Amino acid sequence: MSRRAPRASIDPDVRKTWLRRALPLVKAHKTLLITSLTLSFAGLIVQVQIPNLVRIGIDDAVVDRSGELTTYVWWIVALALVQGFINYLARLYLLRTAYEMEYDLRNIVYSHLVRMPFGFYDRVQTGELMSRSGSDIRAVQMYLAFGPSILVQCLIAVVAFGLMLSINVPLAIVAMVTMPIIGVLGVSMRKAIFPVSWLIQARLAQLATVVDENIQGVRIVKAFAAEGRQLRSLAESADRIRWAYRQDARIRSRWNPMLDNLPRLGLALVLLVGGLMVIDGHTTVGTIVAFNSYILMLQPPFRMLGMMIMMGQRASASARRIYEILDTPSDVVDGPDPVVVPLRGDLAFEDVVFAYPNGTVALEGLTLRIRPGETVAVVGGTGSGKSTLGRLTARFYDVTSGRVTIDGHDVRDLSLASLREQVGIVPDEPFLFSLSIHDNIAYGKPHASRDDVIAAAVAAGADEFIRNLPEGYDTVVGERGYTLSGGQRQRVAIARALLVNPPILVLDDATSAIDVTVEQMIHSSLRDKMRGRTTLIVAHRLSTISLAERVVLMADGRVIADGTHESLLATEPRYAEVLAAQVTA
Ligand SMILES: Nc1ncnc2c1ncn2[C@@H]1O[C@H](COP(=O)(O)OP(=O)(O)OP(=O)(O)O)[C@@H](O)[C@H]1O
Repeated sequence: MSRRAPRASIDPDVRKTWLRRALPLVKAHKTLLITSLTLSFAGLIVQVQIPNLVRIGIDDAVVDRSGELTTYVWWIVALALVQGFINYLARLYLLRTAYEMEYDLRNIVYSHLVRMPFGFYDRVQTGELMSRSGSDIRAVQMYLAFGPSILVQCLIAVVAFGLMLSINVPLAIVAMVTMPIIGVLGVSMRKAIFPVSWLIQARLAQLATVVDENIQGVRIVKAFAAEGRQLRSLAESADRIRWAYRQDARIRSRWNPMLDNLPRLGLALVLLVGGLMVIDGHTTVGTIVAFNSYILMLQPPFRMLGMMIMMGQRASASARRIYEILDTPSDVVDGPDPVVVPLRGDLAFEDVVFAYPNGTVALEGLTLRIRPGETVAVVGGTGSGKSTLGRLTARFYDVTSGRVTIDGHDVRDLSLASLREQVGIVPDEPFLFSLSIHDNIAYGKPHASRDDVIAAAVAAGADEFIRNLPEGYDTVVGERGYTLSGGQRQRVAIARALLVNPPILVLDDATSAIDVTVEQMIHSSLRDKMRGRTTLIVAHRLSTISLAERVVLMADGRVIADGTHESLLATEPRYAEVLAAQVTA
C-alpha cells in the first residue's frame, strides 16, 4: 500500500495558541469532520422526536383512546432505526477523521524526529519519546476530533429545550433546572481530577522508562544478579502510580454519585410539578413521560462538557510537549548552498574546540591533518576525545569553534547526505536491524547485488561465518543482532561500511572484539581494496595500532604527539605510558 504524505503541518508560529497552531490539521480533514458533525446533528434531531412521539402516543392512544397505538409504536421503531443508521455513519466518519489526523500528526512528529541531530538524542529519554509519540499524539487527536462532536451533542440541549418549551413552558423550565448544575459539577469534577490524571500520565511515562531500561539492559541486570534491585525500582514506580490512581478513585467516587443522582432529582421535580399540573388538568401524562426521557437524554452531553474540558487541558499539555519537539530546530542541517562533490579524503581539523550539548568539552583546540589515502591510528587515554573526531568528521555534531574540512571544504558547506555517504563510521558496538544479514550489510546501499554484498563481507572477514549460518546471507539476525557474537557483529558492520566504499573510513574501536589474525586479514584486505582511502582508526590494541602508518596521540582534547609508532615510542614517554595503561596486545 502506498503511503500518503501528511496533508497538513503544524503552524510554526509559536505565538499562537496550541489550538490555532493545530488548526491546519483540522482544516485538512474538514470535509470528513463536517460530514460527521452534520450527520451527528441530524441523528440528534431524529432522537429528540422520539420522546415527543411517545407523549402523543400515550395521550392519544392510551389516555384518550382516540389514536391507533401500533401506528405510534411503528413510527418510534422506524425513527429509532433511522437514528441508529445515522449515528453509525456519524461515528464512522468521526473515527475516520480522528485516525486521519492521528496519522498526519504521527508522520509530522516522526519525520521531525529523524531529522533531529545527535545532540537531541543525547538529551531525551527513549521512554519519554515513546510516550510523546504515542499517548500525546492520541490526546491531541481525541480533542481535535471529538471536541467538536461533543459540542454538537450539547446542541441537542437547545433543540430539546425548544421542543419542551413548545409543549409546556413551566415544566420545560423545571426539567432543565438540574442541567446547568450537572454541567457545572461535571466541570468541577474534571478540574479536580485533572492534576491527578496528569500525574498518572507522567508516572506512566516514568514507568515506561524503567521498563524500557530493564528490558534493554536485561543482560547486565542478570549478569549482576540485580533482579531484586530492579524489581524494587519497578515496584516503587508502580507504587507511585497506584497512589495516583487511588487519589483518582477518591475524587471520582466523591463526584460520580452526585452526578448520577442529580438527574433523578430532576425526574422527581418533573413528577411533582408535572403531576400537580396533570391533576389540575394543565398537562398530560404523556408530557411527564416525554420530559422524563428528555432529562435522561440530556444528561450525557452535559456530563461530557466536563470531559471535554479535561480533554482540552490534557490535549493542550500534550500539544505543548509535541510542539517542543517540532519547535526544536535541527541545528545540523544543509547550508543555503550545499556542495556535492566526490571527496578525495584530505581531512583537516583546524583549531577545533567542541563541547557536547550537555557542556562537556571534548576537544580543546585540536589541529590535525590527514592526507588522502593515509591510515592514521588515534591513541589516547579514555575520554581524550578520540571518538569525537569521527563524529565531527561525519558532522553528527557541529564544532563549537574552528573548522573541520575535507578537501578544503568546511563540512558545514557540504551536503549532509553526500558527506555521510562519503564518510563511513563503524562504531565498536554496532547496531544491527532485525533484518537478514544481506539487508544489514546493504543498509547504506539497498539495491546492492548479492555479489557486491559478498565481496564486502569477504573484505570484512565475515563471509566465512555468514556462510555457516543456517540460512547464510538470508539469516535474520535477532533484535539488535544478539544471535551473533560481538566480533561477528563488528564484521557485519565493517562490511556495511565497505559496501558503500567511502573515501573516508572511521573505525572507532571497530575491531575490538575481533581476534588479532582476523583483524590483520581485514586490514590487509582494506588496504588492497582501496588504496586511496583515508582511514582513521581509534585503537586500543597494539595489533591495530601497528597497522597504521602514522599514530596520533591525544590527551585532553588535543593532539600531543604525531609520528610513527616507533618514533613515538622512542621519543614520547606519554605514548609509552598510554600504551602501558590501556593498550592490550
Ligand atoms: N554524547 C555525549 N554527550 C556528552 N558528552 C560526551 C558524549 N560523548 C562523549 N562525551 C564526553 O566527551 C569526552 C570525549 O569523549 P570521546 O568519546 O571522544 O572519548 P574517547 O577518547 O573516544 O574515549 P574512549 O576511549 O573511552 O572511548 C568525554 O569526556 C566524554 O565523556
